[in-house]
Amino acid sequence: MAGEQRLLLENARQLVLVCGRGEKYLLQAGMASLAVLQNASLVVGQDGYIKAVGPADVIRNQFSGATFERKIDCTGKCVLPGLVDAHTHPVWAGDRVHEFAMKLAGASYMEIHQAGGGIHFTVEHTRKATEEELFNTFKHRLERMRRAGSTLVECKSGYGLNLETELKMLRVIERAKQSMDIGISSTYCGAHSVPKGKTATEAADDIINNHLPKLKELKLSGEMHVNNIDVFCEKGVFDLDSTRRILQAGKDIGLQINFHGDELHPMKSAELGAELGAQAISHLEEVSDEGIAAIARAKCAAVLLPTTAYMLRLKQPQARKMLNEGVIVALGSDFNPNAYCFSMPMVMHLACVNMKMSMNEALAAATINAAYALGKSDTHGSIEIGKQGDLVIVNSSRWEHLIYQFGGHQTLIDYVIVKGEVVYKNERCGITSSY
Ligand SMILES: N=CN[C@@H](CCC(=O)O)C(=O)O
Ligand SMILES: [Zn+2]
Repeated sequence: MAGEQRLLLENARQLVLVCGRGEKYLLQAGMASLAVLQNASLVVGQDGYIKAVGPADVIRNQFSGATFERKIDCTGKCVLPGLVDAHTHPVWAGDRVHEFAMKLAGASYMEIHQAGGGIHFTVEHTRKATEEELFNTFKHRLERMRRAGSTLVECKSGYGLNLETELKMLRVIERAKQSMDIGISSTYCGAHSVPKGKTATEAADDIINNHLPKLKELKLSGEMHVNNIDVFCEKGVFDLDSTRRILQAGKDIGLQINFHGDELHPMKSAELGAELGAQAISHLEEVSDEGIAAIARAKCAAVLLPTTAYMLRLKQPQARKMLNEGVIVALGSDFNPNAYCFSMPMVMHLACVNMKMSMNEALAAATINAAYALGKSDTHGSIEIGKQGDLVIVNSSRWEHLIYQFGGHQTLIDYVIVKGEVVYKNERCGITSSY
């Protein structure tokens, strides 16, 4: 093949496709054994999409007449699809390191929340912050996520609760979507907490009558393209009935349902999500057996968040039972002021150790299944011809080192690539060493 291509990755020791037959998601058996090529190469075209992937000698012959804007020698290294982080709260002001100390001393998440801290603390600071301040910290956080291998990230609003601040957060997310080389799926999460002075019913009414119509108007005018709607369905936050009303109203204006459920108490959130046709539900530490069966049937992804269960010392979500029952299991970092972790490699490690997933399962959950949770597995989450050229190059002999070396991703990751463009190159690149 002749002509100019954007990128050639040559001679990778392992090239982890994850899947190769256009699967939208992987279930238990598919997750257990991933598609991996040895001594392989890959080509990304000028449009940023993958043009070819296969054995190094085959690709060399196929592209003998082509030129490349950039070639990277991957000898001895592994290439993986860009990681997908299916759940983050990355736009906020005011950290909560003091609450971390309180939690270590024995306070629970809900005790702090009910005393006016937690989400309320972050709301107070986020309301006061300027759009510019929020954008600058958000941008920095996205860069840190990217350095840890994430190339597609779900980003929620939810620290405004009033229309003005929710819109401010969503504008910040929209600006990053337009200006940064990272995939973003944006989520309106105005029902993240019941604002002080309102009941859950009043807050739900405000969202349905004021917030959502404004989002619809901004969508029609082309100013803002929000992808998902979220509610924190939890005892003392939004009950099942308010959750149902908000999610249905969001769905009615074209948003994908992707919400927090069954985290601290069994709420029948999973059953509700299945009934409403939710794309994904996050947390599920307290999901019922019926809820697991319902989301398996409904093909609603379970986004499990190992950092939260670890940080708050919660019961671990039943990943094994979910996998056995045919649930589409995905992973997210849940980056937020309560769980300050940007790193999907660390999330995968925690999922393996604490939720008893295998490394293959964790990688599938952090790539193709996380992309499915965002409705983006047609273009993201695996290395296949026609998908976006989002890739991670790891300097190790086997890809599993990315999970095995807990906290080692900063040294292991050589390059992060989005649409065939290098968006991060490790300073240490070029120095040969074996890890
Ligand atoms: N549980 C609700 N929301 C977040 C926490 C947000 C916060 O505490 O600021 C979560 O997913 O863990
Ligand atoms: Zn969350």
